[in-house]
Amino acid sequence: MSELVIKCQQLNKVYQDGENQVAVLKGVNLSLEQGEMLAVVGSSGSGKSTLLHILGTLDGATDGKVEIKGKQVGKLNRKQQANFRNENLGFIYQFHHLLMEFTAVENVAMPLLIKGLSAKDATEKARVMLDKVGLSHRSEHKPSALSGGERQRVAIARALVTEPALVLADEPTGNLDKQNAIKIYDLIKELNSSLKTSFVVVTHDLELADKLGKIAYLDDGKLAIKESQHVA
Ligand SMILES: Nc1ncnc2c1ncn2[C@@H]1O[C@H](COP(=O)(O)OP(=O)(O)OP(=O)(O)O)[C@@H](O)[C@H]1O
Repeated sequence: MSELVIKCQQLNKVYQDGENQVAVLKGVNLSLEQGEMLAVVGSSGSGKSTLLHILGTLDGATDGKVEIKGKQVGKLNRKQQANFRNENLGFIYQFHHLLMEFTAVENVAMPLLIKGLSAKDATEKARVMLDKVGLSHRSEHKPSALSGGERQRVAIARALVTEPALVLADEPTGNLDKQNAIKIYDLIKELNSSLKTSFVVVTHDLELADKLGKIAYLDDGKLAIKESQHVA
């Protein structure tokens, strides 16, 4: 039996907005096996980023259970959560958030240096990862000399270089044209199949969401999960 990388039960999130309470997630249940991919779609304000932040231990649920790789992450203190993130999670955002004064390979090596690897080992692993995203020829370039699609590939390499079990991506192609967006999704699928990394990807693009295998529709605080029609 496959290991569950995500198990959420009766997840609720209520924001206090001045005098008002805003219930964003209302009893969300979600299970994802290691190696599965999930797209999360829903209208603006439906709670997609909120869900992603809770899965990423960057925000807490109001109540309910969140297990990532069998660990109840809501019960960890902040330092333990930071360690848990470093060990198990990778993040990709709409804007690449690369360090502009560092080269591609230095950006990708950064999480490994933070984990305590030597500069030599970190650089070696970063080069291998850049090769996997098809950018070995651009490894010495700084982000300013890369295209939008290339920068996002570097960001993906940086998210994956620590070999996380789960990568959380918030509109990873929101800043790219359609052609580049499709290439990034194809790359995510390729990496998923070779590395068995699970991905949860928030997107507003149903056509791209359809490429990932499973789609979770967030509506009125509830999550409905469907298998994709076609996995291209
Ligand atoms: N810190 C906060 N305090 C109060 N309300 C918040 C807070 N963060 C988010 N919200 C509200 O919670 C709801 C869900 O926000 P969230 O960012 O998760 O939606 P989303 O589906 O990711 O939206 P979008 O597609 O526009 O990025 C929104 O109505 C938002 O205004």
